Amino acid sequence: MFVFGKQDCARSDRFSVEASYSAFVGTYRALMLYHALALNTQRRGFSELKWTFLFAIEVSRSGCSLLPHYHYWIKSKRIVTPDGIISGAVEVKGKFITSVVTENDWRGTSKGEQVIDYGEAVVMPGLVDVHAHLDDPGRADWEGFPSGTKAAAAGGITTLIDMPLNSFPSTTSTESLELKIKAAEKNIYVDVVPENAFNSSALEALLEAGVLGLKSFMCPSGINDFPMTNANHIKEGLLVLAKYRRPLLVHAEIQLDSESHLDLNTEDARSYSTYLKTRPPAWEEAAIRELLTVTKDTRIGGSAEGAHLHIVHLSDASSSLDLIKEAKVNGDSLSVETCPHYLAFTAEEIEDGDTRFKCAPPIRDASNREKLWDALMGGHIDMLSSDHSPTVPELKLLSDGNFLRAWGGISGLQFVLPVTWSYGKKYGVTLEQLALWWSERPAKIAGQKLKGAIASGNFADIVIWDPSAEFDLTNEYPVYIKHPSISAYMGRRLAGKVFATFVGGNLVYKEGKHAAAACGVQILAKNMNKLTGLFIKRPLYIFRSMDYLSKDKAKETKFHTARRFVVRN
Ligand SMILES: NC(=O)NC(NC(N)=O)C(=O)[O-]
Ligand SMILES: [Zn+2]
Ligand SMILES: [Zn+2]
Repeated sequence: MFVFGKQDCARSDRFSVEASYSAFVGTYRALMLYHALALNTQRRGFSELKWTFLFAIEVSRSGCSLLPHYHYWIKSKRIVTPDGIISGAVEVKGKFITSVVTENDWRGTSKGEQVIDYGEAVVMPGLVDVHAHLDDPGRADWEGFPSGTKAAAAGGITTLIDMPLNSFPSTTSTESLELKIKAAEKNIYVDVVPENAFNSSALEALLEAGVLGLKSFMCPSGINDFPMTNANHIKEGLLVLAKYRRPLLVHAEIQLDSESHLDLNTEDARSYSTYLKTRPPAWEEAAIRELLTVTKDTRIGGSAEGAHLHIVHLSDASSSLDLIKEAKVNGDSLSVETCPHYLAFTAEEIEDGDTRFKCAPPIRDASNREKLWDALMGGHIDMLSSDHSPTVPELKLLSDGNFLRAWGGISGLQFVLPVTWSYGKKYGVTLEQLALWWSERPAKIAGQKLKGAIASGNFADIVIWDPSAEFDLTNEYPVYIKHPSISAYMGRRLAGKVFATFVGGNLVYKEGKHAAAACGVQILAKNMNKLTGLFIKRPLYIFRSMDYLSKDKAKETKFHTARRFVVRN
């Protein structure tokens, strides 16, 4: 077990590291083979048409894509780019975007190039979900890589960071990382990240093995082999992370004895308000207050300069958020996410016994939800994540309805885009904001410079969707998560239908159909060069601070591309 500093005897402490698995192992292989073929044919004076033909054969054999074209254009009247929404076309060659042009500048196609015209449908960068639990290996009956990444693809998510828990074992060592890598091989339809360690050398070993970040809990995680950390451990951990310039993701709740005032024997365990009382906002506030005693080390000139701390799934939009704002102003390298379920639902509407809505921290009241929207729209919450944390229906205790004993976690990976859009409409959410919260900023946290924006040179990770298409999440709706019955979103009417999802140029999902093969590439720091096919001289930095993304500067920085992104150090 990894212990930062002295072990607090009351708490056994552990860090989790998040490695970045990326999508599409098979795609990568197919492309390499194609590149080899292309090189040969080029030498022999073959035309692009013939390359395209060879590529088509290879792609249809590999089953990685529903579209057997090497060189194609995606046309639309609404392409969300870092420079605004344009009517035009995105050129894709192999796994990269090679140009983005407005309608006026488009010269049409030459021989061998294909055009897919999506008309009015929105073309947006694929979503990067920085927080999902796919539970593989060990608890694949809860979700697993195949169904989880199929659901991601169907929801327009092209890269996801897989949490080091609730797989079994938790990803806490290079050995367990190997198990995770094996489990994901040929089983992922989108990109992923995991990790954890027992001591500082194990932590470093994991970072050396290529994990792209760490994760820790400041309260019990509900998973026995994933114990919690306190601020001392986090302080030590940040020092190690600073060397690698990788982030720490923290579940910020500290167990206070507030529930000791509650007599859980007399309270109704089926009542949502009972559960709410057991995890008050003060838990989040206390954790964040402690965290901020160490995030000051991440400031320029601080002992942990280069490390970055990211607070996951913020629910309390009052005191906790005020503390975060203040720390950002002070120069701490700090960012925060919230999740669609906190933006969509309110405590008032959760019926007693409906444990589909149980998660931690809990969904709070309507006034808190309003404040969360204000903070998101105002630039104080940096990004969104799914925190997809499913289990088997038996552990959700759906028939019993006991909120105190049911598994905590919302299941909704496939629906995050339509949920954000549907519930955000009344607040005036724009397509550019969706791209910022779901793609651009998460790509930076994940250290993915060539993802998160529709820009020339980036991976062709793209979602095509129709914001006006409405649908009902009935039992007939094609849902790919393993246990739709536990999803809090079932039964809702949503707007924003995903038509197609491209990952690295492969059409992996189209209108209810997935590519035959799971061709996801696992992204680890050590294989990022392979992934891009480029030689990256400098390590992939995370940005030093996200404070420049706050309200004042949001406008000017809103559309800076992954390419133009420079680390402030
Ligand atoms: N073990 C978990 O997956 N926990 C998760 N559960 C939630 N959010 O209810 C989490 O992210 O904390
Ligand atoms: Zn959590
Ligand atoms: Zn989580």
